[in-house]
Amino acid sequence: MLIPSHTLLAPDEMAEADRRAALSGLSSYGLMEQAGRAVAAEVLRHFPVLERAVVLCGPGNNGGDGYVAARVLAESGVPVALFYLGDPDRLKGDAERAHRNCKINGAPLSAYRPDGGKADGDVVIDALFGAGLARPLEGEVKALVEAVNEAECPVVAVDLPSGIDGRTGRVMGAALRAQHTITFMARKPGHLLLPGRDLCGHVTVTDIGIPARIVAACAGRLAENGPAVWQASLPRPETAQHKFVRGHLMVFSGGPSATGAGRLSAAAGLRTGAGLVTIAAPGNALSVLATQLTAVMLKRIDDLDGLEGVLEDKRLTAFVLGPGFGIGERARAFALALSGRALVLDADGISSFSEDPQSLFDAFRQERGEEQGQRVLTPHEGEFARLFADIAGDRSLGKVEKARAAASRANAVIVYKGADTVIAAPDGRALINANAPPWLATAGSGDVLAGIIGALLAQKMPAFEAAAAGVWLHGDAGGRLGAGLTAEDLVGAIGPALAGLLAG
Ligand SMILES: NC(=O)C1=CN([C@@H]2O[C@H](COP(=O)(O)OP(=O)(O)OC[C@H]3O[C@@H](n4cnc5c(N)ncnc54)[C@H](O)[C@@H]3O)[C@@H](O)[C@H]2O)[C@@H](O)CC1
Ligand SMILES: [K+]
Repeated sequence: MLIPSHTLLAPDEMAEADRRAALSGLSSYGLMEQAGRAVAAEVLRHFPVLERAVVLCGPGNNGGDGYVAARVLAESGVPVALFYLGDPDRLKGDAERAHRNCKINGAPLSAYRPDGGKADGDVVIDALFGAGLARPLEGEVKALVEAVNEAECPVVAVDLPSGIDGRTGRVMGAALRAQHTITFMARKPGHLLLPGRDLCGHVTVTDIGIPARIVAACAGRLAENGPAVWQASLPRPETAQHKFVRGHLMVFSGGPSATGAGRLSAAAGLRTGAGLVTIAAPGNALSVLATQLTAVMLKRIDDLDGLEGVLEDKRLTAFVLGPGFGIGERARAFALALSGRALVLDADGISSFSEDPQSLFDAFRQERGEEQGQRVLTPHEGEFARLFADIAGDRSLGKVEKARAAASRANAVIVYKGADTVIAAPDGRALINANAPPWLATAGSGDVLAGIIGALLAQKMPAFEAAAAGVWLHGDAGGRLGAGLTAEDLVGAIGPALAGLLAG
């Protein structure tokens, strides 16, 4: 049994895996030896001619890994300088044993003056804190972390760069900026969530011998977003299929001066394989839209009565409401009318509920119709705070926990957007997306994402999988284009991204 590469273990789950490994008869010191040796090997691989390895050892087992690495590096002929935090004579358990076996005379952390910024400077092995970081860095250790960053020494971090919270990816007081991070058995959420991801550099996962079945049993309901999670439910067009079988997506446009966003969503929906896509628009926007559309159809809907008439057509399989729609009573009425259908509520559709989010959640709680539960909310950070002010402001929660709490409250799948988008379902499943290039943050990008997810919903992909696949496809399309991309380019790149997936 292999550990799937999208597995993520929160620090407490990793500790549980460690505990169960020990119970199953594995030596925990043996795991530490494996970890420390792997760190030494990684250092030698990346810095084969290093002048001096500076190993910074903390007061826990992360420090223990550091003592093993220091010993192994010294045995292989590398000059090693060792600096410790706290009194090494007070180390306990495996870390005490690792320290005892390491015959290098160290010095207190305060004695270290980082020597970086040149080819023959120090390579720092950061074994101060890993999974056990419990509070913000302060005092001498904070000052040292800042000095090492300032000196631009190359840093190889053990498990996590010290100062990164493995659960949330947050910087606790200060954090080292690593070139390489070596972690064990599986990555932690903090390797993917920002700013942690940026501070980890290149991450290597090493198998130190905890059986995969134990890791799998300890892993929770969080993973990295990727095809392995949702490939099985991705709609696959078949030759004999009629276009109606591939669903009918309806996208709501704003008024005459706000049709672009809806058009982007609709175009993205068509590219993502919805059999039919219709833009619904108020009468005064029809002539503007008519000159801009070819394959996408157009339908006049002015008010709630008009919408209710259209909703009787059950061949409409999904809806996108929000892009360019305008904030206000009309958006609220439309969203509530659509709350029992497969719906992507985005942008203005979300912001319209900032005064009374509960009215939306109550509507989402009423189950009706066969598409029940197929709702996706796609807030960016500002919109998230408008709907879930208390959750957004809770400093004890990381982005994953915030998205989960929001999904549970709203009874909808939440796509909490950003460079580290988190997708969460009301039942607790959650994914962190990491394939989005920075240039994806461009005008209209969110409209394209809403259309992609809408099209997947229209093809009957379940909401959580549709949202996750949509976010991934959007990132993949962006990655194919590179710097300077526009939202229109993104629409064009959906085809190749989808083709890549279907071929895989
Ligand atoms: N879980 C596993 O299966 C394995 C874990 N290993 C290592 O063990 C590490 C976890 O070890 P621990 O749980 O001992 O935790 P750490 O070694 O990460 O840190 C805990 C120690 O740091 C202190 N501390 C926490 N925050 C501090 C702060 N802000 N300022 C000053 N002191 C602070 C704590 O009081 C405690 O003494 C992992 O990151 C990994 O490197 C490896 O040895 C291999 C096996
Ligand atoms: K570390």
